[in-house]
Amino acid sequence: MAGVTTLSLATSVYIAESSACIGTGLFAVDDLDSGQLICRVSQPLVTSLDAARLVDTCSNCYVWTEGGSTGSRLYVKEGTKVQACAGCKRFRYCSKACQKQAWKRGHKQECKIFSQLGDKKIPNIVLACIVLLIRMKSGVITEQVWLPIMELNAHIDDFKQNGTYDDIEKMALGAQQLSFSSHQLELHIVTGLYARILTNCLTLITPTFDPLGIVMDPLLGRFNHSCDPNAFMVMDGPEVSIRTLKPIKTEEEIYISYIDTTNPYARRQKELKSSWFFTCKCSKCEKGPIQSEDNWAIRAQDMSDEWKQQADSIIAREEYNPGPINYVGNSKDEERVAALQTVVFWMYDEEQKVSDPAEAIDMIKHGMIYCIKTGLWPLYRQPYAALRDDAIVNLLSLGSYEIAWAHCAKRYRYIHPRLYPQAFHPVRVVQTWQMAMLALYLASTQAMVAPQADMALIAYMLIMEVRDASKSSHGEENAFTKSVSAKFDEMTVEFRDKLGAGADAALSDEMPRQRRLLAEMGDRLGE
Ligand SMILES: C[S@@+](CC[C@H](N)C(=O)[O-])C[C@H]1O[C@@H](n2cnc3c(N)ncnc32)[C@H](O)[C@@H]1O
Repeated sequence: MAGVTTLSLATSVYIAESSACIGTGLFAVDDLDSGQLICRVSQPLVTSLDAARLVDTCSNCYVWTEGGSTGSRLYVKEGTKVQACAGCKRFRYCSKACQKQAWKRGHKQECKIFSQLGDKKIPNIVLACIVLLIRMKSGVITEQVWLPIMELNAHIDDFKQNGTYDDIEKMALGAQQLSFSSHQLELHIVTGLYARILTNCLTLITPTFDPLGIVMDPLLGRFNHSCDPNAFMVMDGPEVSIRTLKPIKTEEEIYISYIDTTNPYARRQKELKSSWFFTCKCSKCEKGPIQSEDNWAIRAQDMSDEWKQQADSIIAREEYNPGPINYVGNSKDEERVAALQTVVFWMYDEEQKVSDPAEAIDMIKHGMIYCIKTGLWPLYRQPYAALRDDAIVNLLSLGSYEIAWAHCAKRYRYIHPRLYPQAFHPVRVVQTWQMAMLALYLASTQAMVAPQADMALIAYMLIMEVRDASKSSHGEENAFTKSVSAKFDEMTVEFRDKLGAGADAALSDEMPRQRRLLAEMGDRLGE
């Protein structure tokens, strides 16, 4: 599919009323196996970068020139830089070719208007709204494209009910004024457009899931949500691919997930209700809070007296309000567990706002200590697992590679199989890749990570695993898959050069032992 998407271009899916969800959904035209491509949108209708990414990301191919941990973004060419458009100075491009493409696609109509806005900070949804309004006004977007956008649910009554409609109208007014479109479109239409972008857009991500901005497209905005999805999205620049997580039958509805489905039931429900205005009745939610995400390591009544007292002192605080999001049960002990959970999720939210890695690590440690000392949290229960993910990122920023490695090994052994059972689950694949890159780095430093551990071979085994899984998670054509394969081939050559003729047999002989050592490293941190 090239150029602007119109719904008629997608031949592997069709739109129909959803029996399980509000409005319409997308359904499979054919039987599909797991790990297969369902459909691909090569150029979504509009993509808008976060303000922080406008300065270091190409506004055409979305290559992010900064960020990401060392070596984990091999798919970005070394030395890639972006340069601002000489006209508007707002959008940047990594090459003349990218600038030309963006110009042809619509920047030609937008550049002058954006140049008048100077360096005014514009939120990404307002920016997307402005771009759509200018393109509509100048005829770049035809009726044929405009109508499917306006068919999407705007949830105006829901916004009125939750008290945010006035804010939405204000943002829409801003977009209307900044795009000089008040003569063409009345405010209520622009407000409807803004509301539609807000509830139907997706996060623009790199192939390794770094968030860059938003994507709005009438086809992509049709996928409904399930906490037990049968599909997922991966991106590669502006290209969005929808792939199967499970086999899908002809005429079956395709579901992606809008949220982190590893969270407990009450949290998922609250998030979906407040951002998308529905009560999820997916196959998982239908069963209630009895799934693996809701497990505690011990029963509430078996918590130690010390922690029961600690929970009572939290409950006694004037500002304490666990809300339905932390509901655990009605007994006194379950209320105590809810209080502790409230605190740990609060710590998690707070550490995420901190930009200094050392400060973040302190807060993460505090949160993890709660999870460990209460004895309540299994390794995979949130936000314990998410705190560990953030610990790894921050430890890497601080250069604490060996501790980061120990956390990676634990996550790999105990958390991945539980939270992401499919070996090709995209989150599992990307995290394993980052772990492989860390192993490679540790191999280069000759660090003694564990007696007899051969970090180069461990890295090679992990890369092999990612190479196989990424064909299903990202697809053979994705830049990530290609760079993983290239890295694997490069290492194969290096091993053969080093070990000579019997290299392949020697590596195969040694791998089971290194696999055992890797598993043991998952136990070295205690909890
Ligand atoms: C991105 S849109 C999906 C397309 C939408 N069904 C439509 O007809 O335009 C998101 C909206 O779809 C509905 N929706 C998505 N998943 C749902 C689900 N699991 N149950 C009920 N409604 C759902 C909600 O109204 C939500 O705000």
